[in-house]
Amino acid sequence: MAKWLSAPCSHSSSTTFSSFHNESLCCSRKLTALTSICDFSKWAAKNFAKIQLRSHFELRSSNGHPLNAVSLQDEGSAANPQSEETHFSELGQEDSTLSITVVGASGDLAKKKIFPALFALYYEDWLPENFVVFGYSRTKMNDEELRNMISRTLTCRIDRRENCEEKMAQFLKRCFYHSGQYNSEEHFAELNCKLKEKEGGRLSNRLFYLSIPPNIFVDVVRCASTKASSKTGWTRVIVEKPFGRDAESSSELTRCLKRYLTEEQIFRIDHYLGKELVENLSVLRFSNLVFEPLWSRNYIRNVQFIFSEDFGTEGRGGYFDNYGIIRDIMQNHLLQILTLFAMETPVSLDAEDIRNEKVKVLRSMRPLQLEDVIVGQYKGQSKGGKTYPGYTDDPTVPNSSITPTFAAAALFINNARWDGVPFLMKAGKALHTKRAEIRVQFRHVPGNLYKRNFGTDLDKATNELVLRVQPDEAIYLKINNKVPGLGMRLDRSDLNLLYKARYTREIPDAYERLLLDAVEGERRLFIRSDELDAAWALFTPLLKELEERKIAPELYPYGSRGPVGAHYLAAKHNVRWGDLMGDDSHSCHLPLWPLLFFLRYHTPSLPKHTHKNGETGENAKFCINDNMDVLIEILKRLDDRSLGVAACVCRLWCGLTRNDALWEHLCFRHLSPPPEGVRTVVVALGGYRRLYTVCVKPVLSRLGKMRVGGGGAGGELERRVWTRHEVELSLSLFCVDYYERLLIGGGGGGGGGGRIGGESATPPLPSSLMFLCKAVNV
Ligand SMILES: NC(=O)C1=CN([C@@H]2O[C@H](COP(=O)(O)OP(=O)(O)OC[C@H]3O[C@@H](n4cnc5c(N)ncnc54)[C@H](OP(=O)(O)O)[C@@H]3O)[C@@H](O)[C@H]2O)C=CC1
Ligand SMILES: O=C1O[C@H](COP(=O)(O)O)[C@@H](O)[C@H](O)[C@H]1O
Repeated sequence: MAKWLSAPCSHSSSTTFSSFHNESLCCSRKLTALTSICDFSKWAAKNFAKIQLRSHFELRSSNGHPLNAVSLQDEGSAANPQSEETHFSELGQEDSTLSITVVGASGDLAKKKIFPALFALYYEDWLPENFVVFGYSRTKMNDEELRNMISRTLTCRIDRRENCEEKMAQFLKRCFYHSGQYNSEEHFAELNCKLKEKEGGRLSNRLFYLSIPPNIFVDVVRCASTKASSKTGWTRVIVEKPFGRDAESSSELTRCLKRYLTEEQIFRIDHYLGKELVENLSVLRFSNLVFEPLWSRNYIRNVQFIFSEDFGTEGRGGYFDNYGIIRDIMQNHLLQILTLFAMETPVSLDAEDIRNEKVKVLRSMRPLQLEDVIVGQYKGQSKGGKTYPGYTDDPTVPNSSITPTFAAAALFINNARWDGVPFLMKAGKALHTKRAEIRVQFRHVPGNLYKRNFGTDLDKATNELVLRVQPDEAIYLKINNKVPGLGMRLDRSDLNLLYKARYTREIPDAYERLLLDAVEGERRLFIRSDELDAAWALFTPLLKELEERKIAPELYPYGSRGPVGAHYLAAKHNVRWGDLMGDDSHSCHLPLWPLLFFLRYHTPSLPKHTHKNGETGENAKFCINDNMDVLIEILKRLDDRSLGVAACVCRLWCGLTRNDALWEHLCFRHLSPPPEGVRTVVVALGGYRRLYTVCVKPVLSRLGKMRVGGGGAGGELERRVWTRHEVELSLSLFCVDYYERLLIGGGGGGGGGGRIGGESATPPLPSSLMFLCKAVNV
């Protein structure tokens, strides 16, 4: 802990603290309140008039600002809402100034995100008339050099390119630099002088953005608050994550920050909260009658939060190795989205009301258990003549590092709304794709009239709502519909709101929205300290256990779909990852049998796990054979060959793989709709296993080959939908096969005895009448 905060807050003198409180807190609080009220009343008056004029419905945010909601019918303004927006420059703020100081200006985040976001706000006229931007870091630079540095990363919005150069030059003229140490009050006092000079005696509002490593947060806050806070307006500080490494270090950080700042001055940023689709989550839920009534355990089977990046920790290995993917993505970004997803309806859109509800969700959650988490780490991979480095190939990462770059977890909310619903999270670096999405899988339709049209895999027929946060922002709902025509075939379709097709306007970067909110004092999208505590309380025991027990991550190749353990974890909770299933998927190709073997023979010791036979403690092992339901779920997803291999593993598996229900599933897995009322006949004639081996497989592969143009008998053939004729042919052949065996003297009557019986130790012989297949083909 002491290591984590290199400057524990006890370090600073109480004189400084009290002087700041005397000087800044008292005056600045009152003045902040006064100026905010004053600025806001002008702002609100203007906006309110405009909104009323346009007869739009009004949503108010926590500081009372209308949220500029527009009627859904108002297509014109949705396409170009900017024409009606009120911007800061219109607000007549000539008597006040805004100074934004980016601390750590020479760093990656500042260059990549913060300066470009500030420019975008300026470009769109969101910043007040009098503003300056200061860069502060140790690197020696003058104003001109800072301008050169940031000009390389500034881009113009696509819809108003014409005056871009001019706007950029104007923006850069407002950018200045001060070089200094992060723990030097003297250097911050110098910065204060420069700020004052630019402010020219006007009422000053100051925003500090801490874009620096966390071990210097407190130093900077101490120096900035004592030497460079505003004496006349507000002073706010945006703090970047990580907010500690665990519950203890996080609360220590909060305690230290609060020695110099009030909670209202601290803006803990989680940039995922600024993403358009995450903002839209609440709108979708609370302003559409069709969703909110379904938003509970009664209709939702599971919810998935998926984050993946198709690149590794390139360049950030040093930072990452100390944190890992759970702290980097799950404990903050994904958990924040989860709370917004699961919270009850807040009393209002006020920040405190929303954050109260989020905290309630977090406090209702079950702390994460080790058995509900799997971790992975990417390893090097050579593909198409290119070599991709493994995580530990990064020179800033120790060779023996077991820091997870991938994790999947199952979380549960123990409240009336969500009891028993698995909330699955999955986050990973160096995977096959870059995406972030929320997937809501609904329950099966009870007593579904169209059940027979779906095949035996009802999961594939359930509704799924997907909010694709990035890339290509979209909200789509998977539904079942009838294929047009005289028959009754059902199809899966998407009701799709693809943002780029619906809105011509570019979606602002999350940092733009969050910076603007901080300037406006809107706290809705920032994390309150009790929220942070509750989030850490959930993850800290797990993180400690992973580290203390040195749980080795499962290795996965760079660019792959991640460790197979994630599928096992999902299967354990009766869930299938939506991104790897059905239309979006390649699930047929998932190599599940290695997973089974892994689980059978190599499952690591899981501490404090209670074995089914009562054994507990260090040596208790998770054993797939004690979890028959999971085992069967996995077996159901295997192809025929893998089932054959699995049958050789042990008696239990051998018995399970003979289960006719598995073969029934395999026979009709790719059939839509499955044949009706054939079960009794098939069972009487020898069972599904025989049906599959003797008829289905040969018919499928022969006709499949013809149809697909000679393609091999691999997944391509297996995945295509069968036709009714193929099924009928298989069933007819099965009858022929039965009678042939009966006549030839196999001695098998109904019920599948003798040669015909499904339980025979010898594999079923192909019927001599299978030549019919060939005849049909000809
Ligand atoms: N980069 C990203 O994509 C993201 C970053 N973050 C967080 O934002 C913050 C800034 O990130 P990023 O810009 O990548 O960080 P950097 O490592 O680039 O650090 C920013 C600046 O801080 C100074 N600095 C770096 N290391 C030290 C040190 N040990 N002691 C004192 N000063 C140091 C350097 O400036 P100088 O030497 O000139 O003083 C550097 O330019 C971090 O807290 C990070 O966790 C969060 C989300 C994403
Ligand atoms: O906070 C972080 O987020 C980025 C991903 O952000 P995105 O907006 O590009 O999706 C991630 O790369 C980084 O590791 C993490 O610290």
